[in-house]
Amino acid sequence: MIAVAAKKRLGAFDLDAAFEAPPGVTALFGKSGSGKTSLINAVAGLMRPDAGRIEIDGAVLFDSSARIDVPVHRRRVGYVFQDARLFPHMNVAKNLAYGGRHDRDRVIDLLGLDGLLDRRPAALSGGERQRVAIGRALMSDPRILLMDEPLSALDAERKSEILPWLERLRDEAGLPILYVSHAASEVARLATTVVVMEAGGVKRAGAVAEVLSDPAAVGMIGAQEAGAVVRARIAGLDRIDGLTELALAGGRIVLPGRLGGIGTHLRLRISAQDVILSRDKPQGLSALNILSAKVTAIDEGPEGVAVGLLCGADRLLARVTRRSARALRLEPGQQVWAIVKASAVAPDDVSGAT
Ligand SMILES: Nc1ncnc2c1ncn2[C@@H]1O[C@H](COP(=O)(O)OP(=O)(O)OP(=O)(O)O)[C@@H](O)[C@H]1O
Repeated sequence: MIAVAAKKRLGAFDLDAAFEAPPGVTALFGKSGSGKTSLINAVAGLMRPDAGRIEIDGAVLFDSSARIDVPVHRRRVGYVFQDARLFPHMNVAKNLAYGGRHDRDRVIDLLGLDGLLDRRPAALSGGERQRVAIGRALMSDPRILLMDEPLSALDAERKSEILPWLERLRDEAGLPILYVSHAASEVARLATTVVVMEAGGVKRAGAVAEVLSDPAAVGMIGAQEAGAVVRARIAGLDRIDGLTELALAGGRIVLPGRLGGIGTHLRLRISAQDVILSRDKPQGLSALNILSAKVTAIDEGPEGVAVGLLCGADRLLARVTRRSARALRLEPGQQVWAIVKASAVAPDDVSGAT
């Protein structure tokens, strides 16, 4: 359990943010300048709040009213920056040892660093460097891992390469991770909890599936980036056409590509702009990817209308134009049909379920 509350005046900028989060990855999400880095710096002890309280798994690191301010080196926080910041003249083994010796073998195994130990940072890819930086942080035996946009300096290919390692870290390392990002796809894939920041404050905080499927959050996340996260199970594979059939709570959808073995559970991001709505059951289309849904909420923004849907127990999000919203006469409680575009899901939007 993490509980963070921090107030700080930084020049003309006012940070006044508070949130609580259960175990797992907590994503601090928001536009540039919203205060994400300032907030994790407060957790790290690199920035001293004017007032506030920071508690990680029962350990109070800062409490202005009780005059507690644990010094940085005693906070036991691991910090991973955008750039790996490894020592260029040391090989990976020495870079790791600089962090500490805690659980060395397990950390090497967890991050797949075994084959890299003799190499210097210059001979590593950007993704490998970040894995070493994470390993170095873990070897200091931190109580929390702080990651400030750890993928933002990587190209798309390196990002795809490192994402499964971050999932493994989330699922196996057993420590809370505070993860700064302004990419909704990363948040959808990795986060357990999302804290949406705007102008120094917390606009919204909650479970990832809840926040990302909320039409009212679309304006904060960005219309292009908005999309719900659902859990799915692989129910069938079409080897000839290279398709995967997924069972969601509210029906079945078929997606291109082989997404895993039958029975595998996945976490899947379905972009709002890839969900089409219809009042009547579509005719002439195959029954695939058509889900019966109930409208739960509608939010009209400058870029169109966001519609929250309940399909079985899954929450989906659709984006329609104002004109379609009028034509569909959308209102909460209404039954509609949600059509998920079969080509919609990018490879990085699929991951192991947690
Ligand atoms: N020491 C400081 N003095 C004055 N202003 C500051 C100071 N530190 C940060 N700020 C301002 O506070 C605001 C929030 O900065 P912060 O780096 O926390 O945002 P962010 O959400 O992490 O942004 P980014 O995604 O660009 O890293 C910015 O407007 C920044 O200029």
